[in-house]
Amino acid sequence: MSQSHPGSSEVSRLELIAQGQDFAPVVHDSVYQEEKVLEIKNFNLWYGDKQALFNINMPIPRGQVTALVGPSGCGKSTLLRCVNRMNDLIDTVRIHGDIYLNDQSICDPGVDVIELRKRMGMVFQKPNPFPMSIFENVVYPLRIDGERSRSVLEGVCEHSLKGAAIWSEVKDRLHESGLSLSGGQQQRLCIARAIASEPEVLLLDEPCSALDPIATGKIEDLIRELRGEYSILIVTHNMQQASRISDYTAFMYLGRLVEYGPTVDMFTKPKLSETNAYVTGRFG
Ligand SMILES: Nc1ncnc2c1ncn2[C@@H]1O[C@H](COP(=O)(O)OP(=O)(O)OP(=O)(O)O)[C@@H](O)[C@H]1O
Repeated sequence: MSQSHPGSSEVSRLELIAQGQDFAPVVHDSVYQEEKVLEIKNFNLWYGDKQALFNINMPIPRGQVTALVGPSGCGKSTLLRCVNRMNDLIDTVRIHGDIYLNDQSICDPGVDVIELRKRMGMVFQKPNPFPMSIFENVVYPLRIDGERSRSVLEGVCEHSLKGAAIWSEVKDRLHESGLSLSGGQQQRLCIARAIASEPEVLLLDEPCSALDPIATGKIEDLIRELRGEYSILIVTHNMQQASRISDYTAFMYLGRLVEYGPTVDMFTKPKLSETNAYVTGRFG
């Protein structure tokens, strides 16, 4: 383990986890009162022989922002990637358990993964626009679905760029390369591409980690605006960011869920001292 540890008064449960002992996470009652869009159930994952996720049980509320936080290597990105079956691309991965989208299994071998990924827009740490025009970047998901109507494509392009709060900055240069934009603009372009296929869930894997504070502020404003229309699951290292933009926060440690509750409670009156130590920066 590379992370530093909290003081001895906070260490007990985390030590038990580090020793591989079973641990019952603390999930606040209000999590269960929300309507759920996703449900992660008894979910375990191995990379080869190494177990990276241990019996994760988490409902994810619909139309809200849920932040996954925890020290480096605790499994946040692994869990996020399971939600759109990106881990299928890694040969050594083995899972046990399931994840449900609107009560339907996404792990079932019969699931059409391409269709699933259309329902789960994903945005990565580093903006990854395609080497094509801004317009073509946004309408890419429709193009691969065979959409040819210019008016449909133009309508979706404008709607998605407006939704990603970048329309006014690019509306006169739609045919310039997406790579000509600044890093923050590229990330909003990627969000526009993610919402062009009208997903139900947006998965954001540290979407601001490569951005400066001003670009970060714009993405955070955007996440707040998209809340409600989309259910958002975001991985972040930045505790201030989690407290600013999320409705719910899940604290993970060494592949296990430790505490999960409303963000305001997780940051002001968490039930576990370990959570308090982490969110206040005393370890991690
Ligand atoms: N492709 C892979 N093959 C083998 N092990 C992996 C792979 N990806 C991740 N792991 C391991 O799984 C564990 C969880 O990694 P993961 O990247 O999900 O954590 P994280 O919490 O997102 O970390 P970070 O905050 O540093 O991005 C780590 O021990 C990591 O080394």
